Amino acid sequence: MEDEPRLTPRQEDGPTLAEPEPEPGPSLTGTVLLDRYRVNAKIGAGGMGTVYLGEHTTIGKEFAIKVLSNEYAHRKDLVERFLREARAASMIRQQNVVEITDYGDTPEGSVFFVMEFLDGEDLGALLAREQRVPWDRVRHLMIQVCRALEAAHAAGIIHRDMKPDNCFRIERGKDPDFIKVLDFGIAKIESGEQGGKPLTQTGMIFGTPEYMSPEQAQGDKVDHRVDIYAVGVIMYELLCGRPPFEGSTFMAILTKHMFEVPEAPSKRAPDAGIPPEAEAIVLKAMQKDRAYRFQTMTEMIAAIEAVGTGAGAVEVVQESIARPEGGPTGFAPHQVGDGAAAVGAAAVGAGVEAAPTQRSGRKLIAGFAGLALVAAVVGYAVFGPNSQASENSPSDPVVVNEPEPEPAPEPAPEPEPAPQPVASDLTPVKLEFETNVPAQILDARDRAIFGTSDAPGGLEFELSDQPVKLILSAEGYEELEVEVVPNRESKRYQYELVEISTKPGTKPGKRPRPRPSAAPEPEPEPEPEPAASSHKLPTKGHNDGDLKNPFDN
Ligand SMILES: Nc1ncnc2c1ncn2[C@@H]1O[C@H](COP(=O)(O)OP(=O)(O)OP(=O)(O)O)[C@@H](O)[C@H]1O
Repeated sequence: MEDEPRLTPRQEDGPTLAEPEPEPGPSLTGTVLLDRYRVNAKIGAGGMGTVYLGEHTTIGKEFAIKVLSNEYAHRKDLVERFLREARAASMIRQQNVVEITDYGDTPEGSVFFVMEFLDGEDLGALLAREQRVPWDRVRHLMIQVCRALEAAHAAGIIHRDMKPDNCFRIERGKDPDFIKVLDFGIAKIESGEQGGKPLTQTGMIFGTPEYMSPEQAQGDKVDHRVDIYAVGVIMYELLCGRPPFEGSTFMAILTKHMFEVPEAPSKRAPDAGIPPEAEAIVLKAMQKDRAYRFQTMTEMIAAIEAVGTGAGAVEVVQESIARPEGGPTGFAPHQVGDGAAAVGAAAVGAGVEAAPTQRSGRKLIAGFAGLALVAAVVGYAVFGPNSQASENSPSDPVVVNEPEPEPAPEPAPEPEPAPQPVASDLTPVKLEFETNVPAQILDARDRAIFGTSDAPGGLEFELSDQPVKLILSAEGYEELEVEVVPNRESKRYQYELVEISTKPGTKPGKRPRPRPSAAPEPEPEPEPEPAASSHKLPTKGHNDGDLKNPFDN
């Protein structure tokens, strides 16, 4: 039986336990939902809502309660997407998948679902603390992740947003590394229909760029092998300490997923003692052509289990990833797909890489960047008159028309300029940040990194009148929370960070990660624009379901 969880929101630095933080703003804390779940404390917040620690009023058992933000409660599509997370997870029923047990409406008219409370940390936090993880431990962690996904795939569910932050490590019995996979918020239910409506549309770009397969990056039709690719990336990151492909823009990262061969883990981390068989597993899972990857999670589990048994390494196909001088039409959509041996190339000009070691991780722009990449690479007018993208607001999920088959590419003699997406409300703008010390610019909601203040030319944001809350962070300086309004090109913001001489808990080299607790209290803001409160919604999912009851299996 699982150990009784303690009342302990997690902290950024790991599974250290602490009293719940006081919660800023309106809160559900203290209320009782469905006459049976008392909301005790806020655990953390994500793009769509807030997760609370709750307790069943009769039996006293603790639960995590995820509540959709009130501001999205009137959006039917977002309510559906939110409940789809509950439905997808509850359909799987496997011990390594977070258990969802109930759902309902809040007194304010929003929705919530109830899940098992996980007292532990996600693998992002583990990595941030340990820097990298030895193979034996990776093996144990990843077999469980694979088993969770094996069960999901068997139930016809593709996760599509696998990353360390969605793999939770808890203590169960004698196992301190028991895994729970969560966040099925953009899962695709492959049965194809829920309530008569198809749940997904092809041509959508979503996910988190560091873990995104080439076919996802180009908006191609995806299948369960995107999860296999993402698990390969997670394994790579755990073993080496950093993901294989990084960049300061989504475009840069996605382009690498499509066109760059990952550096061998043993080369990236020569002193990590990575067994050659483990390295082959990582590289096989990450093959550009999904036909060369493990075809099922079951196969991948078998390969992981076989490491060290003398079974030999799995085969990794040397893919030909040409980068001819050709223009943007040099990439044909069918080239990353079943049986395609060569990945075409393109002059994907956009996406300046200012600081290749940073994690971008911001899903809001991922949709746009991926879209732009599709536009640039595939060379289609993705914002044509029939495109839904042209009608959507900037905060809507980005939907592009599915690319039509294109003839195989000929290396073009003359490089062509990449076509520019034309939808004005999806145009990126650059904001410049002038700070007294080089600072990281983080998303205040989840601490995902936008870039650094010294990025040449500034940082790219999606054009919008809505303020975006940011945190400026520099080693040895107080964090500064500010708001910017990316409503026009080349705005410049100046900030002064205040030095701290002795700040306990500041760890050199620690990577910012989404953290469970609330953002720091806002400090006085030098932001010149008028403040506003709304946050934008990450574009990692879309309205593609018609879910009323997540437990109506
Ligand atoms: N069942 C759970 N038990 C304990 N903590 C949880 C549970 N589910 C989520 N959390 C934590 O609550 C916080 C917010 O979770 P949530 O899923 O809303 O955000 P996210 O995954 O960071 O964002 P997004 O939904 O935009 O991907 C995260 O730190 C997450 O680890």
